[in-house]
Amino acid sequence: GFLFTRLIKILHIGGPGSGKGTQCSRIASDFGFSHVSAGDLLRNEISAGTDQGEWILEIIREGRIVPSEITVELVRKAIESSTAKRVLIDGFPRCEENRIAFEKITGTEPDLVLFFDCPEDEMVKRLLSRNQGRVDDNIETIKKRLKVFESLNLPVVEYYSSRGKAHKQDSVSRES
Ligand SMILES: Nc1ncnc2c1ncn2[C@@H]1O[C@H](COP(=O)(O)OP(=O)(O)O)[C@@H](O)[C@H]1O
Ligand SMILES: O=c1ccn([C@@H]2O[C@H](COP(=O)(O)OP(=O)(O)O)[C@@H](O)[C@H]2O)c(=O)[nH]1
Repeated sequence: GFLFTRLIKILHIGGPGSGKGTQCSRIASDFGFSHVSAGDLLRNEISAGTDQGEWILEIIREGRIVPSEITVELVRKAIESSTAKRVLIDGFPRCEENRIAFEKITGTEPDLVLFFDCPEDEMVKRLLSRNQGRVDDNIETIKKRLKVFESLNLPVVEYYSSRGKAHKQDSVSRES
């Protein structure tokens, strides 16, 4: 509780390939935020080769959302082990259930939510040319991720909009 109330927390939400990771890295280095990417934390688990990692790999391969118990813990630990007073959380929460679980464990709401708005065809184009060897950057999985984003992640943005916390940004033409 106490640690999280003291921190400035910004969430960065956007569709797959909208450019969250790219912008978050820049914001983090320009403004001294620690950058916590939920997807990177999950991929670290996969690289560690544990049973849990194998299970996470299957979920990511199918474009589904990893259960809150796992991501909330990974995100919480990453925040607790960082020394920065400001944290930028990239690609989380992914659904209302994630959001509720995270707010419950931290006892706080984010200070600000950035929503990266990007047309679907642009996201698909970017994902197909990302070239990071990701198991989920193929057209079948991309279609599933886009559906999951629309049905489960957008409601989180709507929730924060209704609380006056979400700020929409155009994520096209920001490459500079
Ligand atoms: N503004 C932009 N214009 C064109 N390409 C971009 C832009 N931002 C990011 N990209 C590229 O698109 C791909 C997806 O970006 P990334 O930051 O990994 O997205 P996300 O974290 O939202 O999945 C990457 O290959 C990245 O280099
Ligand atoms: O909080 C999270 C973040 C990511 N993921 C999984 O990790 C994948 C990749 O997410 P990431 O944010 O790394 O990339 P993006 O989909 O935005 O390109 C998602 O499709 C999900 O399967 C998840 O389950 N929960």
